[in-house]
Amino acid sequence: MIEKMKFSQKKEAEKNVLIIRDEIDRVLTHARIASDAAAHLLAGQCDAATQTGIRKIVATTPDIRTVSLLRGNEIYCSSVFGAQYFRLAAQSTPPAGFSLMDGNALTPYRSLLIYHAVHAGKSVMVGIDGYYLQYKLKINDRRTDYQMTLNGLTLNAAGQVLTHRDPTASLRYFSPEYQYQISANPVAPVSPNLLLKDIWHEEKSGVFLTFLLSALLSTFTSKTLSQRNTLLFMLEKALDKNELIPFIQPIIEAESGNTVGGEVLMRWKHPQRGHIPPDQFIPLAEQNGLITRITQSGLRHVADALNSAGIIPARDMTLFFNVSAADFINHDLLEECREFRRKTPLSGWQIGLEITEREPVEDTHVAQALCKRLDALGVQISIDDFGTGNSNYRYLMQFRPHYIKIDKVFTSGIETDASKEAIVRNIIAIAQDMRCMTIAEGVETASQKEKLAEMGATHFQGFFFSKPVEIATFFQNTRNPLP
Ligand SMILES: Nc1nc2c(ncn2[C@@H]2O[C@H](COP(=O)(O)O[C@H]3[C@@H](O)[C@H](n4cnc5c(=O)[nH]c(N)nc54)O[C@@H]3COP(=O)(O)O)[C@@H](O)[C@H]2O)c(=O)[nH]1
Repeated sequence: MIEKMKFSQKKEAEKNVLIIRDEIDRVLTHARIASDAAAHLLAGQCDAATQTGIRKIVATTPDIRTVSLLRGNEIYCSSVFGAQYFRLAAQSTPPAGFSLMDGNALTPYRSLLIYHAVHAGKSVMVGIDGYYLQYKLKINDRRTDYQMTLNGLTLNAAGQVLTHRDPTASLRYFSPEYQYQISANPVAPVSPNLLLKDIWHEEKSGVFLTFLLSALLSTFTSKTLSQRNTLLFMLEKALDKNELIPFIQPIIEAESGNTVGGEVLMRWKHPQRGHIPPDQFIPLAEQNGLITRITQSGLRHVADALNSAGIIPARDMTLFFNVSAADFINHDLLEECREFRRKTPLSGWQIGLEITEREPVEDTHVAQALCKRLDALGVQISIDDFGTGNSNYRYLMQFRPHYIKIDKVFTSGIETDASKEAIVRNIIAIAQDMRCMTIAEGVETASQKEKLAEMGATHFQGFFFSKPVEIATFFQNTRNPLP
């Protein structure tokens, strides 16, 4: 049980470190943006226009507290004090780049982060309130302390700037963008053994201890038993044992009627409980940090199956894997796709990724860099459930997809429902303008297929063609393509 607690603590810390790093990267980028915006103001004096200019930058750039203009080590214009002059002691003038500080003249006891950008004898200094960074480090995790270390100084979640960092940190991650590190320091997990030992030392004898021990033991026993029965616990075990199996549902090209790909959909058959539907275990995995393991399991399983079957398909086939927001917080997905490519050197198999909107994928630097690299690897992007969420249009700009999927809520009843028809016409028009293909999913009847073809959908998926099938059956059909 203690091992399990430690494991889940570590997993949570790993996830949180990446979230904090992304958020702090974003704050630091705001400092750079503010500094770039102020650079042209260095050309003039500290007149009313310049003062308005720097105050406007502070007011409109998130996280920024001050912007100052310097000549050497003399501040001659600042968003706080206007055209007053301050000479900084040489040793307290921050070096170029980012620095952590304990405080400044304005708020001596409040940490802050300075970005100092030098431009030929003059410079821009941007101040970020340490509170914003401290707030990011205070992520809701009672079992782990997080710290940020930059140029030998460490900021903790209490807002203190320390000259040393915690040597017990179990995890350290560098920002790929900036020169700082986030570390995670576990706070000792509550162990039942230690708890009982403590109690024993306090109350060596007596009826009270006997009652307390039995109460604690029964609580732990019943908690452990109920935990063993939860779906989450079972899912972790199923992933450890590789019990989740990918099925593939064919995707049909409208023009030729050929199978040109498939969507990989995970299936879980529990030895005692039988089939557990993805609608139950996928959201659970997304909420509990297990979804990346499911993505990984799908990619590895299919790559291994392709590798051992050695099939060259009759035509190019794209296999679409569902990915979630958590797959975009680091570059593990890229590594998995590269590994897929290494395992399947046979031509004809392409990777597609279906991005859903159940949890929004943030448009972070990491996500942007990941998309660029996936694109360079030839991975195709498909936006799933299009038209059902709030961020569809943002997703179109963010991901520049190759495919847009028309959700099955629009497909069902398309022949008779005028509003669904109008929405689908709109989606297809957007897709055509953006040079994307459209996959209409949930096609169950010939009349739906005909209507969608007449409206310009380029691909179909649905029970009318085939239910999701075992990998071997799908491969068989790619050798002898479905009509
Ligand atoms: N992040 C991940 N999500 C996954 C993964 N595997 C599955 N999922 C998601 O779970 C949801 C439910 O999936 P499933 O029960 O497999 O249902 C899929 C199809 O079976 C179903 N479908 C397909 N055709 C029809 C049809 O004609 N009628 C009908 N009633 N249902 C049909 O639709 C589901 C596919 O939907 P979508 O993904 O939106 O294309 C589902 O959201 C899966 O995405 C996983 O590995 N990772």
